[in-house]
Amino acid sequence: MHASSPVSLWHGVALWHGAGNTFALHDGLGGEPAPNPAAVCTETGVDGFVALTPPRTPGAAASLAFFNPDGAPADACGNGLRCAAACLDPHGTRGTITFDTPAGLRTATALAGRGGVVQVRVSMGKPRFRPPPDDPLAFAEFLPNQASTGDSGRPGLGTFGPPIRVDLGNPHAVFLVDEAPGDALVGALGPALQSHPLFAAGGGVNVGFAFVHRPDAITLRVFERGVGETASCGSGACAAVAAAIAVRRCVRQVIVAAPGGELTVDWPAGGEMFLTGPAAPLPLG
Ligand SMILES: N[C@@H](CCC[C@H](N)C(=O)O)C(=O)O
Repeated sequence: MHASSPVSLWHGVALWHGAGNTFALHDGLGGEPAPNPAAVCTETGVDGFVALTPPRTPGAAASLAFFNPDGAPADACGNGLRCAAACLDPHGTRGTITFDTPAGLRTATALAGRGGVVQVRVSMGKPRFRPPPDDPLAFAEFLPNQASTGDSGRPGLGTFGPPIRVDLGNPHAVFLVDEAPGDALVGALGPALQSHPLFAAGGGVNVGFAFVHRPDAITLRVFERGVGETASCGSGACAAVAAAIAVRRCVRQVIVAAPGGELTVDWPAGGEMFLTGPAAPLPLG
């Protein structure tokens, strides 16, 4: 890596995590060819692959490409973006740097934190809200009894409405649920919806389960496209907050607690969303 950080190197890639969301980062800033993303993810067991290449935009630090463990590209990845920034600025001395990403230019600011863990704040673009799936009959098979009772009709799954579809460069479907999301809910709806034909045109969808327990606090679990459930998902955290703000359940700055740790999302009115949280090298072995 061009960074002078204590990164964990595995066959030329550095292994990082952002709030428990794990990545292999390949430094191709000098033109080095990237290894096969799916093979690296399989070997290392990480949640995604981030390729750094020379920037297209003058003044930018790098171009980033994001890949899921199945090898499919993703246009956005909040935690991968944060890890790439921490890798290039491990001591938080560069101020705000800019990245080319498939979803557009993104800024990142690393700040040295306690215990050598860097906190990174990145811009995530403006969320775009999508209409509900245009085939409610097909979709309803995942929400039995919704129309009549408002209840999932399945023991242990709780009560929730149809998902709110939010695009952060990558697609998300967010269920606002009435209790902390449990294994039964995530295990039942996550895989089914993620690969549902209604989302096939977009290459699948990331499925979030968000419990708003205070206007400034959400508990979130995400079943990611191309991965399965991850300990954290940065774009998923932004999607959950955007959805909760849209239905007036949250204020404009929210702490999102995922199994892997906490992220802060803020969305100034009319502007881009921002994602802040820790990024650190993964211990080897
Ligand atoms: N974990 C990432 C999202 C990675 C991409 C996602 N699986 C997709 O296919 O869109 C994040 O932190 O945003």
